[in-house]
Amino acid sequence: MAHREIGVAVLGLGNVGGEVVRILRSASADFEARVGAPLVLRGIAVRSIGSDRGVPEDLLTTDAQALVERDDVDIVVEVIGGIEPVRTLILTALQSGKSVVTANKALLADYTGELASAAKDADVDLYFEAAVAGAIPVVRPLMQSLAGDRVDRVVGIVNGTTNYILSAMDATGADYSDSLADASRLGYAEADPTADVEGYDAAAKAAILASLAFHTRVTAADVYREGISAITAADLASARAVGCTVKLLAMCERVPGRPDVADGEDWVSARVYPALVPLTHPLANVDGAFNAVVVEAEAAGRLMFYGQGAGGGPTASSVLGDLVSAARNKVHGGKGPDESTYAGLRIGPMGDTPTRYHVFMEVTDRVGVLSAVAAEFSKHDVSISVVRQEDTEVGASLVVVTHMALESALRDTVAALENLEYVNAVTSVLRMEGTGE
Ligand SMILES: NC(=O)C1=CN([C@@H]2O[C@H](COP(=O)(O)OP(=O)(O)OC[C@H]3O[C@@H](n4cnc5c(N)ncnc54)[C@H](O)[C@@H]3O)[C@@H](O)[C@H]2O)C=CC1
Ligand SMILES: N[C@@H](CC=O)C(=O)O
Ligand code: NA
Repeated sequence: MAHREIGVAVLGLGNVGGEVVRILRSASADFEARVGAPLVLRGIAVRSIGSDRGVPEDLLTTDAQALVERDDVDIVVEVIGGIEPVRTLILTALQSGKSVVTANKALLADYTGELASAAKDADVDLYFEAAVAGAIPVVRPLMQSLAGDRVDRVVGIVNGTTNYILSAMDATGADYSDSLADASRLGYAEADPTADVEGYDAAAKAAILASLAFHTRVTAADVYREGISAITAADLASARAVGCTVKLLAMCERVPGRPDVADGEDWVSARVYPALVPLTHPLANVDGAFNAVVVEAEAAGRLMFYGQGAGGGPTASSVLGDLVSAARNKVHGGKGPDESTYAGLRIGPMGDTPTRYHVFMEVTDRVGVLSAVAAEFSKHDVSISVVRQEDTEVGASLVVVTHMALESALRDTVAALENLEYVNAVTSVLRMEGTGE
């Protein structure tokens, strides 16, 4: 028996919305066959109607609120971005019984609780596969495929823009600003690319990943964050010299509780920063706007998800996958999983997180400088793994790579190094990941 039409509203007709609408309109027969009912585009909310957007003008409206409230809209696809008016539009949709598909990680990182509970109350779907790592299916695997396992770690390259910039700087010596401009032109960057280069976008994604992985509400404010705007060609060269490259990593870990500390329970560490990654590590070879997410789970072991993390087409693929799921539920009954936060693990501070440091210093080339530097590391209980010294025109550059130590101990060590007589400057401090030591 033919089912009624499923009405779809799309909010936003930019990089992602443009591709969503193009594919939806060009493959309508396939969508109908996959869903079991026709998906009918009721309208597209845009900021202004004017330039030729390649869609019939009667589909366009500047009144997103009215579109969302239409009785013949069953599913709202939000690809505008940002917090307001989008949060209100999504809440309106959910509260009036419409399912929502969104790519908006900035919104989800702070408001998943509110949105998910509105979806639950109205017995409708809130899907957001596109919000993390573009085309790569990672939200659904964490929420559903791994729901029977215990996830211990999620580490990934989850921002296409910064990965594009770092790859270009490393491979060809490309300029930082030129590479950022290219990433914007190619549709990878956020409307304000500060979100990309300062790590806010990756932190929002880390919050979403950590929430799903550990059944715990994690928001953007819980994620320690550093961006890539201070990374220089010298950092990349120095990384190469120790067999590494630099990647902006999002790391979400279940850290085992220590019986002698606090409540002794496992806790969550969620963090984003540029880190040295050994060239032999699979994440080192993820280049351009590609993303990859490595998940470690108790029974499954290590899984790696890889693909295009940004761009209109790849992101539209995830949005449309969610749209089909939401539409199937409307047609056949059923509902996607609700938010799961039952574990409620504590989110720990960065200072308690074990990491490794790569410290780059300009020193005066004198007898005793090396032993003075080594003594500071040892005083703070930080063990050294590699030391590399090179003469420069004005003295020497010294690179020290540590073994694993508490972040707080590493910070104290660097502060002490800065006060040493023969250390002229600590020019960069990067963490090192992916070695397991
Ligand atoms: N571009 C990408 O690679 C990815 C983007 N996303 C997310 O998808 C969303 C959209 O991203 P893009 O398409 O790249 O952004 P975009 O900036 O290209 O498109 C957003 C569109 O929304 C329009 N808009 C703004 N306010 C509006 C309003 N009140 N009513 C109607 N339209 C309005 C803008 O004019 C613009 O055309 C964002 O949440 C972004 O974070 C997620 C994954 C990847
Ligand atoms: N700006 C984001 C877009 C996808 O989420 C990125 O560069 O990854
Ligand atoms: Na995804």
